Amino acid sequence: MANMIEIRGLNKYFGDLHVLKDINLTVEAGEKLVVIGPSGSGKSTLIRCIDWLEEPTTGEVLIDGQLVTKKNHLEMARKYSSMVFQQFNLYPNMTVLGNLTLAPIKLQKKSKEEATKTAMAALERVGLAQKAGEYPQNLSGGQQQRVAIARAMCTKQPIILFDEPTSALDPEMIQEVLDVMIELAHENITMVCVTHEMNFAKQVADRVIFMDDGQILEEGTPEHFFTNPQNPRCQDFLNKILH
Ligand SMILES: Nc1ncnc2c1ncn2[C@@H]1O[C@H](COP(=O)(O)OP(=O)(O)OP(=O)(O)O)[C@@H](O)[C@H]1O
Repeated sequence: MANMIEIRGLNKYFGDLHVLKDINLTVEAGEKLVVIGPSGSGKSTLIRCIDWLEEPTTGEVLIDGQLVTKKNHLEMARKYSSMVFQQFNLYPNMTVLGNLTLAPIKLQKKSKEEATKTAMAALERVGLAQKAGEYPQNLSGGQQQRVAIARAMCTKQPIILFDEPTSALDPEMIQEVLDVMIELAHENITMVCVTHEMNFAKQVADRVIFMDDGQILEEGTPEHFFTNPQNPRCQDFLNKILH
């Protein structure tokens, strides 16, 4: 399988704070990667560096074999990756349908008809076709996040990055969002998910990585990762979160 994402010697500083420490990581095309770790360990920063929402301080990010640079990062992100955020980040003054068709029409130059057709198909898949004309504020958190995922599906980019997509949700809404993500995982897209949902990781991940203090300390298939982690900090973290 070809590498869809390749990260080489990535370091990120915020001022004096060294948040990512020489990260090397490859993600294959179509792979489902789950990133776990304690708060502040650098998980969000790592996935934000993939699409240059954060600019790496040093090191390289390659997407589909092409180096992402200061010059091409917007174009690369537009072509390759969308992000699902913890706080949904829907445009409040646009309907659900407007949120879904905006990027395809404005950035990808799709016709309104085509964008609408794609958007309605995506809404159908997340079970929200009947909400196309609603404004985000009239939806529950779970519904808003399902809209945000549908929005990521509409642009048909090969990579979707998820930054703790269920962390802002009430407990009863978490599963409805996870179900949409589980369904999406059957597709040949590359998914990188920062999450604390270990059952999701077990069910969906091809590989799980554990980060602490800006480093990847453990990685493996869910079978290996959850039953036989070698790194003591990863063992402690799993003990806390699983028991
Ligand atoms: N824009 C920023 N400016 C300054 N410091 C930042 C910025 N973004 C993140 N940090 C700091 O970088 C460190 C890593 O943050 P990051 O959000 O990547 O961690 P995380 O593992 O995703 O944590 P959480 O699970 O709490 O979201 C933290 O100490 C955080 O305070």
